[in-house]
Amino acid sequence: MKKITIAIDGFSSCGKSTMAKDLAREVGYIYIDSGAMYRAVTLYSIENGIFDGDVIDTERLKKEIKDIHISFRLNKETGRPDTYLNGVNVENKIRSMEVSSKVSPISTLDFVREAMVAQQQAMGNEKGIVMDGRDIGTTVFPDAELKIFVTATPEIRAQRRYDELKAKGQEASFDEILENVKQRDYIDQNREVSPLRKAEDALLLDNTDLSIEEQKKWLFEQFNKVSK
Ligand SMILES: Nc1ncnc2c1ncn2[C@@H]1O[C@H](COP(=O)(O)OP(=O)(O)O)[C@@H](O)[C@H]1O
Ligand SMILES: Nc1ccn([C@@H]2O[C@H](COP(=O)(O)OP(=O)(O)O)[C@@H](O)[C@H]2O)c(=O)n1
Repeated sequence: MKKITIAIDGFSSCGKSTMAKDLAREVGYIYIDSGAMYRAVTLYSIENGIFDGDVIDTERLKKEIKDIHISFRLNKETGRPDTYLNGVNVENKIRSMEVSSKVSPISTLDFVREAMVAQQQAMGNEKGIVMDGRDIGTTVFPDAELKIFVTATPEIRAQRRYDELKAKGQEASFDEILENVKQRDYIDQNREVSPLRKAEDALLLDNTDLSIEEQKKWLFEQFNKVSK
């Protein structure tokens, strides 16, 4: 079976990484969560005083972007990759509401995107990769053999994220999450560089009424059609 590249894009919190991780694990592909990379840059910016409230010191971040090293290592307990920022495991920290509320403005910056896209393309140059994000099918891997664009209603997406945070024992407010999901969708769709949009050749999946199992089955079917 030939190795292919799989790009999964779409709106915030709709289940992209859940299905991408499951597929990658079962077919032995590398899985890369590109959103985790933008979240890691955001965490670095918060921890290093690059934010003054909501204002970003872009000149400083531009100078320091070369010092931000992001990598992924398999967590043997969860069987899934954890995100490392300059050698430190930040998997939990990058999922906080503070990072969620600041990540989309960071992701509008052209020099941040340039640095992340270069790393993502290098990770995928041997194919056999599933990457999820916002611009994977349009910018990172425009030649990907399988492109999926996922969507669901904002309320369902916020509920899924809320349930996830609650299950982890984290404080969460449904209204705050819904607001964040809508705000990020707006910024992601309206930024100048690589805005979130469906690639023309991407398959659309609205998973509002699908279970995790159903969407996984659907994705496997698409994979089997293309990778023969
Ligand atoms: N079809 C689904 N039905 C219910 N919950 C789902 C579904 N797909 C994913 N989830 C859950 O929704 C949350 C967000 O999914 P995730 O894969 O992190 O989304 P994304 O990568 O698009 O942000 C997770 O807690 C996940 O377990
Ligand atoms: N390829 C990507 C991936 C994420 N992002 C940005 O990073 C944010 C967080 O991405 P994510 O995939 O972790 O978001 P969730 O949907 O998982 O909450 C998005 O809202 C985008 O602003 C991006 O600009 N390009």
